[in-house]
Amino acid sequence: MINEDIQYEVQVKNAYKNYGEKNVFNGLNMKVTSGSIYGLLGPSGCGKSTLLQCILGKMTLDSGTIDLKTANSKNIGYMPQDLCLEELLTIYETFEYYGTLYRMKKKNIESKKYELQSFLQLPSMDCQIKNLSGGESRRVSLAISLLHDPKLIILDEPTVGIDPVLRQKIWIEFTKMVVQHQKTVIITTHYIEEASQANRVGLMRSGVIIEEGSPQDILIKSNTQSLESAFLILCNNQDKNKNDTTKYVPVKDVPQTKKLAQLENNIDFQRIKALFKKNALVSSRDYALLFSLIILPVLQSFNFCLAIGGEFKNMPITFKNEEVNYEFCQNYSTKGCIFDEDSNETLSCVVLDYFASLNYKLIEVKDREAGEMTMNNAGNMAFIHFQKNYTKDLIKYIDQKYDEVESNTYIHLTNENFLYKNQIRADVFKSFTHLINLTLTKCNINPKTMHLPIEFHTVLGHDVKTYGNGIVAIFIEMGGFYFPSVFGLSVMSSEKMDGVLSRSMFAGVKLMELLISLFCISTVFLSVQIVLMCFIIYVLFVNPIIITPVLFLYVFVLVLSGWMGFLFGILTAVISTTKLGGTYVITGLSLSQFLLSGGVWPIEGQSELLRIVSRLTPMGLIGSMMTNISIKGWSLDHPSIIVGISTTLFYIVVLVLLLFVLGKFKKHWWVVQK
Ligand SMILES: Nc1ncnc2c1ncn2[C@@H]1O[C@H](COP(=O)(O)OP(=O)(O)OP(=O)(O)O)[C@@H](O)[C@H]1O
Repeated sequence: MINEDIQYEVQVKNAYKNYGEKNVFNGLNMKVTSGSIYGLLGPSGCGKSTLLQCILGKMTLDSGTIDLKTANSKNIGYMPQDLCLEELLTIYETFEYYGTLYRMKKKNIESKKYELQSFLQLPSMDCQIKNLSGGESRRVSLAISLLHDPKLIILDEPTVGIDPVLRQKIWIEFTKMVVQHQKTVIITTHYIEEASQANRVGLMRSGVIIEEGSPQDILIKSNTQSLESAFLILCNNQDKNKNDTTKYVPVKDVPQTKKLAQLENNIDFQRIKALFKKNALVSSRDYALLFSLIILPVLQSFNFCLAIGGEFKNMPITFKNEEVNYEFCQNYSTKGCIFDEDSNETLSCVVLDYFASLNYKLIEVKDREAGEMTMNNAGNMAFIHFQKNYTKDLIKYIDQKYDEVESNTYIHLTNENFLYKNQIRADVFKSFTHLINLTLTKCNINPKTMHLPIEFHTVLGHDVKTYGNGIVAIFIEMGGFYFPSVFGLSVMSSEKMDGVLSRSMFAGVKLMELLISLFCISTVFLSVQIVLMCFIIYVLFVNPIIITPVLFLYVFVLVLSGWMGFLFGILTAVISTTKLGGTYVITGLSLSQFLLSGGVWPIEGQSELLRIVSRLTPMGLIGSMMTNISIKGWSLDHPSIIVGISTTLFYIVVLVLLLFVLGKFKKHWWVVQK
């Protein structure tokens, strides 16, 4: 007989759902009476959690309908099977966060806190969730689902890991809630016997509810003493009458489930504030993240300034001077003019003295053969051989009697490192210039007469003295892009993979609100990072920068780069299926960008096609803009700065649009439903 007066809180009719070729529901029907406890039982993997998620609207049916009496998600409390809580928050902060999302007043949160703490025997409210035992954290999760006093409470295995005494207490409390406050509770559990305290149980197997009714009715019907035995009997009966329910059934009907109304559809400042507070607390307690965002940029700045672009010092150079031995050279100084009759100079000593002053480590060898052998020694960069007539021949050369010059100075260089070789070559030429300047000045002859008729004038970047000075802006830009992308990836991946976002969204959070809150925190970290890096690089290590009124442009493009990095990190988190996968993508792409950006080797040295790509990478584009602003003093009146800023803004718009489209059409990429 059908009782027309029964009010159903949840009614599932003829539900079908497939995961690929696998039918999880095969025409499933379920009725949950208002003001009752419904125990959903079934073997592991039969689809209980999937059914709860379909009831909550987190997943859709392929066919069939689900009617909910409760129209608003505000009136539903849900405890997922996984924890889905921020492990770095304390219990109280978690209460505060969800309480704020549910628009509870502070004093309500306080009173609920005491009530739930005593009912669920929660540990101290100041404990961080990560320090709780498995059972304790599940009780906190249960408390969160009851916090806002919902009418319909849906709990996925709430009593796992909880001792029998407390389990009993929880069931008594549920019964009280149902009787005194007309709540409806749906519970899945593996402890079949505890479900005997429910008003109604549903036994789920092979995609259908094989029996539904009060525990007493089921026991009577199966003529047995325990629900467990009843379940076994019902399973056997189902197997006997099997009409191959496990076979894949393609779905024809369109689902008709009514969507639960969300708390509000508008962006809400209160929720953004709650998200900001929660994520700021979590980030400030995540020491690995703090290390990456604050300490690492500082360390890298020191590393850069101390390690990149300096002159190579203390490089060993062997030599053989056939004119005199080195001891003689150490006390040597030039006396008069080399063209004087009585001149007795040893100019090889001037060259050696000059090399010593440039911080080369000079090592004398016994002969030329031994010197050439030293080229095989690890670390030995050059061997210089001065012939016996070095000074005499040099004087003839300076006197422009080129035909009479009989011997050369031999310099053997190692080619293992191009930069070492270039430095030694440049220093050899410098030593020669020094020698000529010194000797001709002593003879009252203008040294310019011996020099090539070329003069070099530096027009821009007077203060750039080392290679590092020239690429420092690219290095800062690299940090400006990379570290915010690490933040975006790390925080968004945790929200997504740990199910925190899924739980927050059920409490009303919108993706846009989460992004705004993360964007604000990222900007705070970015500002700290910029200040620290610029202080170390430009103040402590005095790298050159032109202080002009348009220097704000430098900071502006750096901030744009940070925002781009942040959006890129978020995008990577959205499209990645694991946290580690996302980390590989960010690190790999950032490294590639750095290689192409001109920070390792100038872009001009690349092939023509690659040059186009390199100039368009964020690090290449913004790095070169920052170099031009800081070293050449370019401002907005320079076309390349306008093009650079416009392209950067274009990238940011593209990233925002991409995220928007993914948020609209690929929501399941953002949120792993738990
Ligand atoms: N996203 C998914 N893609 C493919 N298959 C899935 C997915 N989620 C669940 N399944 C499969 O659907 C079936 C039902 O899963 P569900 O988690 O609903 O079972 P359950 O009854 O809650 O299990 P348990 O009691 O162990 O938690 C399982 O066989 C599972 O492997």
